[in-house]
Amino acid sequence: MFSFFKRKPKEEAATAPAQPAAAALTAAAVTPALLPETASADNQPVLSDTVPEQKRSWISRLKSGLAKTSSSLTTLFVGARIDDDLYDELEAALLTADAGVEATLFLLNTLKKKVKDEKLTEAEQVKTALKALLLELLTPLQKPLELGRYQPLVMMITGVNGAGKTTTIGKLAKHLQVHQQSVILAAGDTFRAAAREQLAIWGERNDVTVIAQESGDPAAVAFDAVASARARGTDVVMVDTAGRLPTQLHLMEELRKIKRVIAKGMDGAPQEVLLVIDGNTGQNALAQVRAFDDALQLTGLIITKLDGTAKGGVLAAIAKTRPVPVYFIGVGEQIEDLQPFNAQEFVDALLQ
Ligand SMILES: Nc1nc2c(ncn2[C@@H]2O[C@H](COP(=O)(O)OP(=O)(O)OP(=O)(O)O)[C@@H](O)[C@H]2O)c(=O)[nH]1
Repeated sequence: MFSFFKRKPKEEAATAPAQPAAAALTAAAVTPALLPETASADNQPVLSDTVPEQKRSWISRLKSGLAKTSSSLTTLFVGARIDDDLYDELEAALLTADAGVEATLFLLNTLKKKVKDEKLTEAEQVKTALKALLLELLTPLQKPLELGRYQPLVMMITGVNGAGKTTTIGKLAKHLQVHQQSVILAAGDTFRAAAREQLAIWGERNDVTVIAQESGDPAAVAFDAVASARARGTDVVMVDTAGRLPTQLHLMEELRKIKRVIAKGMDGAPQEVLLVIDGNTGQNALAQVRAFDDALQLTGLIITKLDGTAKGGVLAAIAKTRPVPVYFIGVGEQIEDLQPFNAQEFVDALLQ
């Protein structure tokens, strides 16, 4: 079971501001697939007939995104004998899939022990055992983003250039609208005037307020957005930030400043500090997680572009070395291509 967003208790939700008309825009297209399969205490029942079809389509996109890794992992078990050659090939396949040395060795050693302890004799059994191990490794990364805990919930979105921050913010804003959440965006990418304008146009089209300034101080933009959200009773503030490399220390310091200034506008905010990672960056993704987490104490990750040449193993590397929850994964440019991370679905796609 997974939950896109956990909802507020009903009484609180009733006091939330009215939602812009555009919220209906994509509801039919995305809502059912994103909601929990069974409702928890404070969730509303959400299943509809369209769920299985939409879910299937998401799973097939995820599978085709991870097809390369999946085929290299799966084929090595076909008709194989359980010997050193099999383990060597598996080691190479995991490393090629970006799982990194630490997670690869962990998986191999644990697998060998399991094969011995459980006296497995068939390659297919070893594959099943590997699948179970991967699931165990990745499950701690699965965590839904909860809404309604704060008013507003302030999310700061960070990442290197081109990781997919702005696109992801757009997709998330639409999902939030569908879930009756009002949204304000802070155009904190003040380096590129074009980025600010792009977000402003996007906001206008989608009935999302965008706070932007020409002054060029992203911290001030973020502060204004939080103040505005508090005054209007807006549910969620998303603060976009300019892309930067972890090695650009002054720019990393700027992120820390944005975070501090947001906290001046609201105690405890930002409650979510997210890093957007391009799934194609391989082991460099791990370095990004480490650096941004050290600087900002990340609360979550969003991994995009798992539809390209991405290999997917980087999630295992993250799980083993810096297990920051993965809230969402993206497999394309459409809104419904961004979905909550579900370890079981992911492992099923990785080892078919
Ligand atoms: N294939 C694919 N493309 C994606 C995905 N997510 C984002 N993109 C594309 O990646 C490109 C960069 O996305 P942006 O949202 O502009 O990235 P950014 O992190 O805001 O970039 P900067 O503003 O330069 O820091 C765009 O062309 C997006 O359409 C995805 O999941 N799959």
